[in-house]
Amino acid sequence: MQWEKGKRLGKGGFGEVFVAQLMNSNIPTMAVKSAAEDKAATLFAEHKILTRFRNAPGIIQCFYDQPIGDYTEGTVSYNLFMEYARGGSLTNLIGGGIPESEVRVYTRMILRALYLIHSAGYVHCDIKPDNILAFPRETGTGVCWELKIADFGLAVESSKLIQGSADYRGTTRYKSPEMVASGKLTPAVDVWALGCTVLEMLTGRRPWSELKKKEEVKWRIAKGGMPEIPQWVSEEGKDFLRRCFAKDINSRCYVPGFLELPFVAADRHGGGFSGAAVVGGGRVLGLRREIERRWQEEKKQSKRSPAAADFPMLPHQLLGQGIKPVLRCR
Ligand SMILES: Nc1ncnc2c1ncn2[C@@H]1O[C@H](COP(=O)(O)OP(=O)(O)OP(=O)(O)O)[C@@H](O)[C@H]1O
Repeated sequence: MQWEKGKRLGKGGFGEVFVAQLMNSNIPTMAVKSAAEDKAATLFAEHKILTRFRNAPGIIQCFYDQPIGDYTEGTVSYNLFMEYARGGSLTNLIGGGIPESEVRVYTRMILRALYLIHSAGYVHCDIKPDNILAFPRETGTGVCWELKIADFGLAVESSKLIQGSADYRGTTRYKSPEMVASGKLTPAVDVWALGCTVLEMLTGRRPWSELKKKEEVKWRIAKGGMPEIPQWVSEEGKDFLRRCFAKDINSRCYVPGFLELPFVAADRHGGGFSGAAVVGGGRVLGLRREIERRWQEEKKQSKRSPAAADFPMLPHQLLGQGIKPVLRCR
C-alpha cells in the first residue's frame, strides 16, 4: 500500500502521530503512530491490546502495524495505522466547557468503552481528554460526535498489576490518591480519571488548575484531596462525581454500577449504549463548521477532485489496496 505521512497530529512520550494519506492525495485517510525501533516496545504492546478490541464500540480501531525502513541502516520505525479522528481529541471539543446535557451523553459513551476495557481484563491507566478521540458523524438532523478511547500505551492487564507500577503510568493531574500515595493500580484508577475528565468537560478547566506545580498537585492528591465540584453542577452530576472521587477503591471500581446512575441513564438522556452524541450548541456547531471547512480545503488541494462519496472513503480505499479494513462503519 502506498501511503505518505501528512501533518503531525500530536506528539507523546512514546512516539509521534501523523496523518497518513494515500500517495497523490492529500486527503487524510488514517492516522499513523510512529516510534523509532528502540522505543517501539510500548507501541507493540498497544497493538497487541488494540487487536483484542477489533470492532469494539468506543475504542479506537487499529487496522494494522508495519515496520518501515532499512534494518541495515538502522532507520526502521514501527508504525500503527489507525482510524483518523477528524474531530481531534476531546480536548478540542471541550473549549470553555460543554453543556451538562451533552456531557451526560459523552460520559455514558466513555463509561461504556471503559466497561469493555475492564471486562477484557485491562486497566487503561491514562484516561484523560487528550486520549479520547472525537469522530464527527452526519445524521441529517444534527451533528453527531462519537467518542472513542485511544492511547493504550500505558494499559496493563489486571492480572499483572504490581504494587508500585503506577509510578510511571498515568498523568499526574488525573491520578487517584492510591496511585500517588502507594502506587496501587486497580480499575478504580480509570474511574477517578473519568471523574476528572467529566469535571473538565463541565468546567473547561484541567483538574487542579489552581495548582501550577506537579509536585503541589501530587501532594494535594496524596493528602486525600478531591478536585472541587462547582456549585452550579446538577445534583445528579455532583452525585456522579463524588462517586468517581470516592476514597474507597472498592466502591469506585465497578463500572456497570456507574452506568446505572441518573447522571448517565440512557433512557432519560438519549444516546444509548451504541449511539453517538447528537449535540447542538453554538460552540459545537462552530467546530462542525470548522471541520467542514477543512474537508472543503482538503478537497480543493487534492490533485484530483474527489466526489462527495469519498467521505468516508477509508474502507473503499483500503479494499482497493487489497487490505481488509477492520473499521466498523456506521
Ligand atoms: N487516530 C487519531 N486521529 C487523530 N488524532 C490522533 C489520533 N491518535 C492520536 N492523535 C493525536 O495525537 C495525540 C497523541 O497521541 P497518543 O496519545 O496516542 O500518543 P502518545 O505518544 O501515547 O502520547 P502520551 O505520551 O502523551 O500519552 C493525541 O492527543 C491526539 O491529539
